[in-house]
Amino acid sequence: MGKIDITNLNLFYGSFQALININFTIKEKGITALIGPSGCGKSTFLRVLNRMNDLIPSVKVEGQVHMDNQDIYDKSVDVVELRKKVGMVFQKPNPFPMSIFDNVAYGPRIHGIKEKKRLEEIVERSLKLAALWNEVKDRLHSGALGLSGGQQQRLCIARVLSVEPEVLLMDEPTSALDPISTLKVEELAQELKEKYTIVIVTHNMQQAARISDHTAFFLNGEMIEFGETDFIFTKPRDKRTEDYITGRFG
Ligand SMILES: Nc1ncnc2c1ncn2[C@@H]1O[C@H](COP(=O)(O)OP(=O)(O)OP(=O)(O)O)[C@@H](O)[C@H]1O
Repeated sequence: MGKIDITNLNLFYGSFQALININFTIKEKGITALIGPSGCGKSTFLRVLNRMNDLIPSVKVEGQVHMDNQDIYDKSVDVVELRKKVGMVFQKPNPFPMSIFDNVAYGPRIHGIKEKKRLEEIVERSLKLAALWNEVKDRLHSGALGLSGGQQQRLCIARVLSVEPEVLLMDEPTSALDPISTLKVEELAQELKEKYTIVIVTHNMQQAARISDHTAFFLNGEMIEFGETDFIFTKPRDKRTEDYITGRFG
């Protein structure tokens, strides 16, 4: 049993099948990278894990996704609680147009925390976890949109961490960032993986090889190969994986 067990997962957008019979297990803690050419279903798969696809009317999901032994598609599941447990960071940093403090306090406030001192503690802890505290501690009440792109992305990570998730989904979190900010976010992911289960979509093969423990290769809606990252990048079993990682397509 892993943190997340995916069994016979199929996903349809109307009559188009975007995910085809996916089976694999994501272990607790560590980083799992999802790689594959554009349009192969990586983001769709990521959104399955916190039921973000529920927001798209034509979507139909079949199969099971168990997290901590509970089927997250069961009718009894509270989706708001699920999304607290499974946080998501997107490609483009998307801070709210409010102060740095209020961005991080937003989630805890929604979940009922009102006491100022408690919120201050949460904001400090989350910004420290996101390796942003030192850069912003003197300007917590300035607008978040005044931060650099890389700082904004780490703020978005702090915002997710503020509600104490267990799983972090990252959809190409560095593709809009410069190389130095990318490195910072990669280093941060390396630290966070000790405490959190991280699933990251990346187009950057070097990034997958650098930071992930496990890699899943997707192609045309199928998960072709899954295994330890070192293995996938040195001795892939499937010819299609080899062709992709050696740059023959994609
Ligand atoms: N809301 C939607 N409605 C209909 N089809 C969709 C929708 N979202 C994605 N698709 C289709 O599902 C397939 C998988 O898309 P998805 O975005 O998951 O791929 P991806 O591997 O993440 O691609 P990229 O690397 O370009 O982000 C594509 O054919 C895409 O056109």
